[in-house]
Amino acid sequence: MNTVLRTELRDRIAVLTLDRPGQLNAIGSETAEQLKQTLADVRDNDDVRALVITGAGRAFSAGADLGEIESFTAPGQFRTFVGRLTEAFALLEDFPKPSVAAVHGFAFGGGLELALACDLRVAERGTRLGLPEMKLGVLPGAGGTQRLPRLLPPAIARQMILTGEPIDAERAHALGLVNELAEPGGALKTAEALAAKLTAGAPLALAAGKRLVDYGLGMDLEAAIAYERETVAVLFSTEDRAEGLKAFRERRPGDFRGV
Ligand SMILES: CCCCCCCCCCCCC/C=C/C(=O)SCCNC(=O)CCNC(=O)[C@H](O)C(C)(C)COP(=O)(O)OP(=O)(O)OC[C@H]1O[C@@H](n2cnc3c(N)ncnc32)[C@H](O)[C@@H]1OP(=O)(O)O
Repeated sequence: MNTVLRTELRDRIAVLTLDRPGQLNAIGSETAEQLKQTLADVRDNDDVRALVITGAGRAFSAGADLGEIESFTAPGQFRTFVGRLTEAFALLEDFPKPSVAAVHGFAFGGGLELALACDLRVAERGTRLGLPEMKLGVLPGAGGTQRLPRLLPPAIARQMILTGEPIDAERAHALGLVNELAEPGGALKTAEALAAKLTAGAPLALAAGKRLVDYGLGMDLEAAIAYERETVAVLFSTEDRAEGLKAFRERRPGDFRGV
């Protein structure tokens, strides 16, 4: 199998690089399978506290691999393909360690859908982010019609999906889809700096914080607050909670072990 997703571990961050620059990091079945395998590999690695996902070459990703899609001869192949992408992106979204997408050039279609499955997004000025599937006669099929309206004002998400027109990173940042803007060439460095802040957190609290925000958005407020209360009560009994207070008294960063 070709390596289409490279992984480097540095400073408690796993940097995943989409590595098909000749095809603008188009995302195919191989990419989905390698993303799933990489997540399985780093899940129980305590030396990895956060993920950064970036793209080699001049783009983050131009989307699902149109070459692979054009090779399909039966609708079932298409459904399997979309299933592979949606499964991989769901694993990333539910992953117990936070992820940051470092976006530059283009994040189109499945490429933007991958970035939407990350917890946070950094984009270089001038980057274009869009869901152009409407121009191909179809719709986003890897979560875009559902995740984008949860991250952008629904009217803006609707316009992007129905026109297939992208927005630039500056507007995406102003609207809250992009957490931090980077200067040209600076997306990865900015994303790693943001990820470094995440690695300072307590692993159990990071995982619980992701779940509370993600699941709570779909819950009744009263039930979600009860969920938050129970989660915090469990965290109170962890060694990391004791370490956090001890570190505060000793005026030093917490050394959290995930227990
Ligand atoms: C025919 C199939 C119909 C169905 C369509 C897809 C249905 C999908 C259903 C659901 C699947 C899961 C959900 C995701 C869906 C998608 O992501 S669909 C794809 C969405 N993306 C796009 O439509 C973007 C396509 N690319 C472009 O518009 C342009 O490449 C660009 C990004 C604007 C950059 O243009 P430019 O700088 O001029 O570079 P190019 O010369 O066009 O491209 C450079 C090389 O990269 C190859 N490439 C680009 N995009 C893809 C891609 N998505 N898949 C595969 N390869 C891609 C391009 O072919 C060039 O390669 P060479 O020709 O070998 O140089």
